[in-house]
Amino acid sequence: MSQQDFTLGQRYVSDTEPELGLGVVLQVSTTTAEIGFPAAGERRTYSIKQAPLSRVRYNIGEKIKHQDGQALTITHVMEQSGCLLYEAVDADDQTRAVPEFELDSFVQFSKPRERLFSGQIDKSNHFSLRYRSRVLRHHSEQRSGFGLGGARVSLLPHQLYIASQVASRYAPRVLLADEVGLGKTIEAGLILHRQLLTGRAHRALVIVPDTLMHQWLVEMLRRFNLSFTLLDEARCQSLEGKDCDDFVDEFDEPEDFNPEDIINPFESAQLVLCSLSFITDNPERLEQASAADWDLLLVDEAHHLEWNREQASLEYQAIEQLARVARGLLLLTATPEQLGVESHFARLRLLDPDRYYDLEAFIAEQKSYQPLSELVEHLNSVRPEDAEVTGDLFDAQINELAEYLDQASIDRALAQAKTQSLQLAIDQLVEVLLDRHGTGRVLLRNTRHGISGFPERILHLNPIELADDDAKALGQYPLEVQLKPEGYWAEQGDWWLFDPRVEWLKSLIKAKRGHKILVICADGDTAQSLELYLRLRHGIASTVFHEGMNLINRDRAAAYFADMEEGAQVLIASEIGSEGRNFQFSQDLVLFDLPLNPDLLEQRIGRLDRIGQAGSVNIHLPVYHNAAAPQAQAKLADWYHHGINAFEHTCAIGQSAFTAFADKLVPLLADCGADINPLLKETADYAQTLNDELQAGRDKLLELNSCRPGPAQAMVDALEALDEDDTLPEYLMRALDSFNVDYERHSDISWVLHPGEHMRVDPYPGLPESGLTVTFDRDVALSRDDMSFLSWEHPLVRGTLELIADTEFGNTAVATLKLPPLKPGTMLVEAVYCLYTPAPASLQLSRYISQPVMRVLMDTNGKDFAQVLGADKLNQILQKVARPTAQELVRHSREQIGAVLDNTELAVAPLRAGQVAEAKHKVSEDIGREIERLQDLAKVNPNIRSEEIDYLSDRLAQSLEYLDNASLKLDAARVIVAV
Ligand SMILES: Nc1ncnc2c1ncn2[C@@H]1O[C@H](COP(=O)(O)OP(=O)(O)OP(=O)(O)O)[C@@H](O)[C@H]1O
Repeated sequence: MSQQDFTLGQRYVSDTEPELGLGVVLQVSTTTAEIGFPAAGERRTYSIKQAPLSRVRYNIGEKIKHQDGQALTITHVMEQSGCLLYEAVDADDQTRAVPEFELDSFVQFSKPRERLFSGQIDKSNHFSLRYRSRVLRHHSEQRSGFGLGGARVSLLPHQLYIASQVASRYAPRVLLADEVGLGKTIEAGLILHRQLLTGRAHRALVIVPDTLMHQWLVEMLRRFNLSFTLLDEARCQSLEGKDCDDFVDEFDEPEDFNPEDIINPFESAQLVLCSLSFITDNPERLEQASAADWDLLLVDEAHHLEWNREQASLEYQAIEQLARVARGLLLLTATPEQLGVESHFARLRLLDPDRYYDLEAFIAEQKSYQPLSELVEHLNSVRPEDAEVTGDLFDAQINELAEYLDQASIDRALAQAKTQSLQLAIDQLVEVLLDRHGTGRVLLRNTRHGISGFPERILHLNPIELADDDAKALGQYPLEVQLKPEGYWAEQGDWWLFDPRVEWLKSLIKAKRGHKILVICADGDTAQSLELYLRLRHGIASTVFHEGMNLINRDRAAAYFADMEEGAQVLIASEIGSEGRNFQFSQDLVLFDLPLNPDLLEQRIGRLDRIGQAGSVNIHLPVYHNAAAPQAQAKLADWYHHGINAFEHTCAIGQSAFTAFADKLVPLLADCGADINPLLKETADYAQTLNDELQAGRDKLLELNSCRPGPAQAMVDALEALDEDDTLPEYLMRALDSFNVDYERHSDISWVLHPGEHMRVDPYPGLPESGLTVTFDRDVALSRDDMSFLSWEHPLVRGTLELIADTEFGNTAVATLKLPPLKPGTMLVEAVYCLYTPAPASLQLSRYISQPVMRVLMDTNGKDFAQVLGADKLNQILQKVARPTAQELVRHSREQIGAVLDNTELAVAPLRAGQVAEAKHKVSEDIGREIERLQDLAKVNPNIRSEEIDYLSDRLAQSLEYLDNASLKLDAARVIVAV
């Protein structure tokens, strides 16, 4: 600022460090002034010539605070020896004299009016950026795909549909049961991401098998920018301070001990990840986890939660305990019936104990879906393609509908079909039917049947001739040994030297040089000895993966296998070790043995047959062959292949078929020599019937409910259009420039960002000290792990929007304008108002406010130019003004500016009522419709939880109340003078 006459006791505010509060002149020399900032406990010495300080001078009518805390209103201002003496009145109208040095120092000039009049004037382009940030943030949060588009994933309709359906619910409780490898982890991540971004959830606990901890940690960070805290015993102890030597001493004295001093490690972070065994092996940790507050509990590979009428497994009990306290629950499993229908039912009961209380009723209900599915099919078949067509439904359809819907709903649909659109009426009828009947709300399952682009699965059966003696001898062993015959060979010495499968495997690996091969066997011990032998004896680049290894070593092994240049050719994994893992870069799977469980078989094949698999999946299966004594492995392979076709296709009926035929199958397998052919025929017929039934009944309904192609594709289209839009790079460039963040543009779609030397804030949100390489292109992000995918949902972008819109950045400015119709000297004030609704984020009230940012551009006569001179157009023609000139200008025209600002407030005030009324109407319609729907549904479908309805009613009441309290606040003011 220009040179001032500093006098002891005068009050100033720092232009560059306004957060120091009100400063007071402590010492003045001929060249410098020392200013104390009592609120911050700081002192600064400035050169008198160039001090970045603004004199604080209050006017009559303004509110001030005395240092003793008393609030006052100024009635008179006098100047004595260079210092101001205010005369002011308190709330009781008592007059008091306040010398300026007695003013409260804790004043923060953050409101635009205060900042403007105390000389805190920002750059004009920062004002523009602020306005734009507010508008863009509003647009981004209003999009229906908000929270789904920012993840580093391909936009797949079936995943987006499920995620948007589930994430829009309050505290969703669902079983995500897509077939193996269709992306349940991604769906869960999308749901969590959307719930977090929209404020519906804040805290989440993810529980996974040991083997998947690291994969989840990495996937959540890499794909969703969600940073989880991984809890194991060591980490918990460290959080509790138990790893410090002094811990014991600290609590030596009983009187020192206060239970509240104990930290609950599960409360140390918002997003926590731990393994299932961690909480089942440590009851006190389970208690701590249950004592913490969770909006969402996610359990991966939930088929491990075994339950039957006699006994619930430890795993089931632990999750049951947590499921009672967590509001939302997502269970993930591709094979919900792997442990039988009882466990499946029990898991549904975890989700909704009121609905699933009777196993028998549940089993009966499962069978009754066919007529409903037929009706839905029937309606879809008469649905015209053209939305313009109106007409009647046939009597037959109306009669069928009457079985499921009340007369009022049917009449509504008939009227709509006749007057509006037959297509629309049928769409809505189908939606209501799916909504009201079936397990649709709790169980969501996409199958490969409904999704294209999956690889072919090719079975390569490799008969291995077994000597008669061995064949007969092996046939005498229990079935378990026959299916895992290394136990038999072990009796002769090192089993791998005798078992002919090993020699076969070695040859296959050599023949497939250059191809990655995943070998899965049942036991960890078998995996280890096999790998050791192949690596040490035959120089095969291999690695091993089993449940006995610690997490780090498992992840190392998986990474070594995944390394395309120098990695292992072969990974030998045990059953448990390989579950849930992503190995789709390999096209060759060796089943070293066969599990006696179709779902386990599907889990094995699913390691390769997953989204992202670019080639065909070759399944290599060695089976002992001996014509005289047919072997168990060979018979089981036949049953899987010819009985239920489980190798070459995912097999939805595998578990049911196994349950139905286990009594016949198991003795036949065990009996060396018994003929399996009649059972193959019987199983195949059964499988055919069951598949047909499922396709017509439950599975069809599930499929229709889990992905409605039209809306799902519309979501993809909208998100793709957003990806194409170049508003984000253009906006970000301006923002980064304004904050002095360094960036280099590699190309239009990828940049390298670095913290700049003179950044306005340090650290910059979402920008690591080491910098960040970013891309705006989804495809590039998908193929380049080293680049961050920048979208409106990325922490750096959201952080930038917050940094600008939630601080005083750019909330005051002065500029000049040359526009011939305006006479030089004409003054305009551009005022931006925001409809401010201080409500919890979870209510998402901004979604209902169509125009929360209002802009007025007013001259001293009260004429508003906002329409004629839009924000963008105005920004292009404004000229910047040097700060001292701007401060001078504001000082001189303070009264005039104040009066125009008052007028802008009067001009926008009536808009508040309109905005609030519109928002209240929308929120009542939106939530009211949902309440009505749920109440309707509850009459026919016990899937609806009463808390869901209560929650919505409460949410509606709260939303209306908060909207009533919404107020318009001046967000930024710019003074513009025509020249
Ligand atoms: N939308 C997507 N974009 C990119 N990759 C995806 C997408 N969906 C899934 N994938 C990839 O496909 C693989 C399978 O996904 P995911 O692990 O989520 O499947 P899953 O259904 O949980 O599998 P499993 O049944 O084995 O547990 C993973 O490698 C995942 O990263």
